[in-house]
Amino acid sequence: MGDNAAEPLIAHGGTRNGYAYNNEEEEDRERRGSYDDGEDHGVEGDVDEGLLGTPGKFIWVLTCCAGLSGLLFGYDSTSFFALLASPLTGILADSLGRKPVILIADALFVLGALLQAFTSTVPGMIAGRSIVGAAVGSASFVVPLYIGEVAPGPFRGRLVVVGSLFITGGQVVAYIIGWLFSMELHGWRWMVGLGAAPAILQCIVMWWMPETPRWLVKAGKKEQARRVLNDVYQRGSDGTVEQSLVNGVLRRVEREILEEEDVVGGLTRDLTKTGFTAKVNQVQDNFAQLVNVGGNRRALTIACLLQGAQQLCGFNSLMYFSATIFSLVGFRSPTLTSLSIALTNFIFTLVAFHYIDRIGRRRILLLSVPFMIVGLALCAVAFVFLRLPTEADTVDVGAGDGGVSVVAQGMVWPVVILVAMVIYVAGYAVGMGNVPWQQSELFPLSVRSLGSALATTTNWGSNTIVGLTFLPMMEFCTPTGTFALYALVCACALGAIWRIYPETAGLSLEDVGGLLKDGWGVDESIKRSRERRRER
Ligand SMILES: O[C@H]1[C@H](O)[C@@H](O)[C@H](O)[C@@H](O)[C@H]1O
Repeated sequence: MGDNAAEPLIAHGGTRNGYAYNNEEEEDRERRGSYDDGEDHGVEGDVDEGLLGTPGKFIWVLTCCAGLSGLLFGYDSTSFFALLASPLTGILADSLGRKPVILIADALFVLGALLQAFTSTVPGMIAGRSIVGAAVGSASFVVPLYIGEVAPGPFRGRLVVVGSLFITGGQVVAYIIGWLFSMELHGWRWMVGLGAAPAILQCIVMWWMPETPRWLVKAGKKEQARRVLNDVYQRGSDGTVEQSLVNGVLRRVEREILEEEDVVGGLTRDLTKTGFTAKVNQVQDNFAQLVNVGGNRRALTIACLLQGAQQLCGFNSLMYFSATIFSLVGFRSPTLTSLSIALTNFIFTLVAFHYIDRIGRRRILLLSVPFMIVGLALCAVAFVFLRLPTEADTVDVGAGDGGVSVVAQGMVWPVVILVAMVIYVAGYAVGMGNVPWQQSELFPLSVRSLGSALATTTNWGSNTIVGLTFLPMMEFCTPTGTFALYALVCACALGAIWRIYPETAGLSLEDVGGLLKDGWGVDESIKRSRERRRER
């Protein structure tokens, strides 16, 4: 831990449990705005990040450097090991910081990709896949957390969606590369080996990127946090820094830490303590705080629910098996038809990027999930009218992409299925595909990393279930039953979102944490978010 660790967080206050506290005199002076040290201390409500107008160059560069991991998420999907890795790295991101976990994930990506490319044995291949899976699990939770903790409130939504753009873009690239290399015998070695390239690039660029200011304050490194915030809140080409914003954010984070202390009754979470037992105790404290404190438990419930719904709605069965489905219903070029699914996903994630901070996370979900239900229902109906090939009536027209098994029947229902899937994917990409990754904003700082990691575990767990059950379900429940079940999952998710998902757009990270303290806070959140957005 750095030498600033013991520095009081608020210069005029005392200390409690290792953190500085803001005494009454300080609060009073803040209220009256009567400091005479020349620094802009401001008061709680005056931090209007909308002053910034647009995100600065620094934050864009940082977001893109961090988002690079998303390319690998799309490129390599290995859900089971991702599921094991996320809780572990959730703990690491608290003790080491967010940035080191991104670098650890990169190292794992490179190792796993190269192992797969060079191995000639099955165990070698399995080990390579598992390592890449662990890397995906770590990166998938820490990247949105990292971006979310640096981003100014008004742009947090869209900056986090940049991560999803890298993921969905990576999936498009993976389809194209897979298709090109499938024509060559040793192509697969290049394909898996190429996974190392973005990770190496990210390792290099992340070197220049800072730790998040929130983690730095929590670790007692306030001056470093101030320097990062100076970069984040730089305005215009002359490099003017909005000092009131920098001070306001620092104060809000400190206040949040103190409030959390009060809630847990002085539970010590001193990051400077070392030693295995101390670390284990911290993790236990953190976990207890996550599940015992009402607001944290509610945040965890919402985050896990959304991540579970994102996967159990069956989207990745399209990602994994769309070529199989399209060939089954009679398309002559299933790989290209599948590419249209991946492209739709990418293009509509761009729509989310544009709207997520403007119309809000809750509203974007409530508007888009009905499209998913319509798409799935249409698919379920179309399969009723479609006669799928059996061994007896299949006309085998050769192997490969151009030579699929087709049944002599009209193309109307297959086209209806394609259109229905595009509607479903578009609805998914606008809301369900990316809003769950905004999860870290729901948690207060003390449990943000662990909470996000557990929600990510729910995502990969559900992803594994869908991957394992899709084909058996298609066989035993029929395609109609399968798609109807996914539609039902979406309908349940829609109801739950309506009841418990708060509107977080435009609010600062610290405000969102406070919303869930006394209940689901849906009405209050809608009101506050609307006010915040109207102010701009
Ligand atoms: O946010 C991503 C994205 O929507 C991907 O397309 C999907 O494959 C992932 O499972 C999901 O987590």
